[in-house]
Amino acid sequence: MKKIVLLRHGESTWNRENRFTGWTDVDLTEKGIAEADRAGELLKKEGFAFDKAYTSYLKRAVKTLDRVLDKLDQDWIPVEKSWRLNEKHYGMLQGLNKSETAAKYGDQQVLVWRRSYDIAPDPLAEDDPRNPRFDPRYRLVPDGELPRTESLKETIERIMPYWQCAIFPNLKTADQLLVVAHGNSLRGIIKHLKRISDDDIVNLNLPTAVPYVFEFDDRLNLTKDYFLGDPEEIRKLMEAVARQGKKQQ
Ligand SMILES: O=C(O)[C@H](O)COP(=O)(O)O
Repeated sequence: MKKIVLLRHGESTWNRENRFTGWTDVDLTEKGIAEADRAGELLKKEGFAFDKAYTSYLKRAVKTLDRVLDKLDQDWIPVEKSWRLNEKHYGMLQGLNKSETAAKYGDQQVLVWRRSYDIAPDPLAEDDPRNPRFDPRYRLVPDGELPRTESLKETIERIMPYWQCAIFPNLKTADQLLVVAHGNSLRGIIKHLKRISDDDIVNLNLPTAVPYVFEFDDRLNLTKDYFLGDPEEIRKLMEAVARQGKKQQ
């Protein structure tokens, strides 16, 4: 049986401060490192042995992957990084506190910015120093492909060429692949794999560092998907992620 494990990075400094992060390259917190270690230990306990791993250009994902591979004692496996696995670009919202933004614009508007399928926050200005066109790590990416903001739809459109050409076809020869990325880039992949509708994807909130396993038959049809861990604890973590975008009572 073939498996792909999707893993959101551990808690970042801006997760802790409840700020919109997107393409901002913030580090893991101590709690985030512990979460990554725990995910690695869980995968080890379940006997996972990955053929290859993929991650984004953002250190919260890269460092989570490193911790997981260390716990698995599989540091040696090939790892491929792609900007296409980066988080959804949160445009002008990047850096703002999520509950303060909800207090200003309303919970519903923040839900639309965070979870709707095809509505994007306002874009970064062309001369904004945070514009990815100024970041040397993206110098080989054609400017027309670098976002200034993104909806989930646009995030999926930039992930899919990489998913379809680089990640998924590897499952023909590999048995187990690991993808460590971000809340919304993974929501995009999950929407594609499970054929979740544009309306229903609003309700999916991914907790940090909880392994999500997808099983495939030999013809690479999806047969089963499940989170590793205690279902009640995972449900509470998902609810907490949803609450991050609400104004404080
Ligand atoms: O970019 C961010 O702020 C987080 O990675 C995901 O945030 P969200 O849960 O608000 O979409």
